[in-house]
Amino acid sequence: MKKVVFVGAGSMAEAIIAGIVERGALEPQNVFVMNKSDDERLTSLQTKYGVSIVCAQKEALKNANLVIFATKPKDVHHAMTDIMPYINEKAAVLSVIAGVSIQTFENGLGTRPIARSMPNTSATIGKSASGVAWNQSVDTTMKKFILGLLESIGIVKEVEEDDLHAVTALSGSGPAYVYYMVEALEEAAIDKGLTKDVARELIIQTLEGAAAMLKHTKIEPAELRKNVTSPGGTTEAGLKALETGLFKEAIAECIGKAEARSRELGALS
Ligand SMILES: NC(=O)C1=CN([C@@H]2O[C@H](COP(=O)(O)OP(=O)(O)OC[C@H]3O[C@@H](n4cnc5c(N)ncnc54)[C@H](O)[C@@H]3O)[C@@H](O)[C@H]2O)C=CC1
Ligand SMILES: O=C(O)[C@@H]1CCC=N1
Repeated sequence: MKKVVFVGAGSMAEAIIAGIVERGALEPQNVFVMNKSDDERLTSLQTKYGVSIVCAQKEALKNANLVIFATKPKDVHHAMTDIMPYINEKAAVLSVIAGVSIQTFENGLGTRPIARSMPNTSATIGKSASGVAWNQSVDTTMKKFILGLLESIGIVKEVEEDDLHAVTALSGSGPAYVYYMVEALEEAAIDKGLTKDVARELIIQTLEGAAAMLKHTKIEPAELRKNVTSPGGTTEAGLKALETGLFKEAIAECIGKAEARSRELGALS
C-alpha cells in the first residue's frame, strides 16, 4: 500500500483527506499530515479521519511514495525547502496549489514525477471536478495511482498544464460562484416573503434538478432554457433583467479575472 504525506493541512487538504479516506481509496494509516504550525489542527484531523501526524524525525516523508502539496502559493518555496532534506528521492509529487507550475516544483525538488492538479472543495463529499497535468517522469503506475486518488474524490480531466489556469478559474473557484448565486437567490426570495428554510430547500432542489437534467438528458443548456421560457411569461421577464444587468459579461469577466490571477500567482511563486 502506498504512503502519502500532505504538506499543508488546511481546508483543501481536509476536503481531499475526507474524500479519499471515506471512500477507502487509501487506508488512513497510510496518510500523514504536516503543517507549518498549529498542532491542534493536526490532532483534529487525526481524530476525525484516523490519519497520522508527521513526526519530528520526518520518518513518513522518508518513506512516502507521494507527497501532496496543499499550501498557499506564497508558502510553497518554504514548504519545499523545509521538506527537501527528508523527501525520498523516488517520491512523486502531487500539487493542488493554484497557479504554481510543474517547473517550480522541478526547480525546488529536482526532476522527479510531478503532477499538478486543481480539485475543488466538493472533494469532501466525493463530488470534486478536478483537472490534472503531468511531467514526463510520471510513469503509468504512478499516473494510475494519482488518477485513482482524484477519481475517489470526484471526476477528473487530464489537460495540458497551461489549461489548468482556466480549470482553476472555472471549477476550482466555481463552487464559490455558485454559493454566491445561492446567497443572492435566497436574499431575493426572503425579500419576496419566503422563509429562509423554504427558500434554501427550493434553491438546492432547483440546482440539483437543473444539473441532473444537463447530465442525464444531454440536451444543450440553451435548449433547456428555452423549454422553461414561455413567451411573455415569468422566466422571460426574469432573464431580461439578467441581460440588462450584463450577466454573461459579468461571468466572462469573473472567469477572465480568476484565470489571470492564477497566472499571476504562478509568476509570483
Ligand atoms: N480552498 C479551495 O477551494 C481550493 C484550494 N486550492 C489550493 O489549495 C491550496 C491550499 O488552500 P487552502 O487549503 O484553502 O488553504 P489553507 O490556508 O486552509 O491551508 C494551507 C495550509 O498550509 C500550511 N502551510 C503553510 N506553510 C507550510 C509549510 N512550510 N509546511 C507545511 N505546511 C505549510 C498552513 O499552515 C495551512 O494549514 C492553495 O494553494 C489553493 O490554491 C485548490 C483547489 C480549491
Ligand atoms: O481562491 C483560490 O485561490 C483557490 C484556488 C481555487 C479555489 N480556491
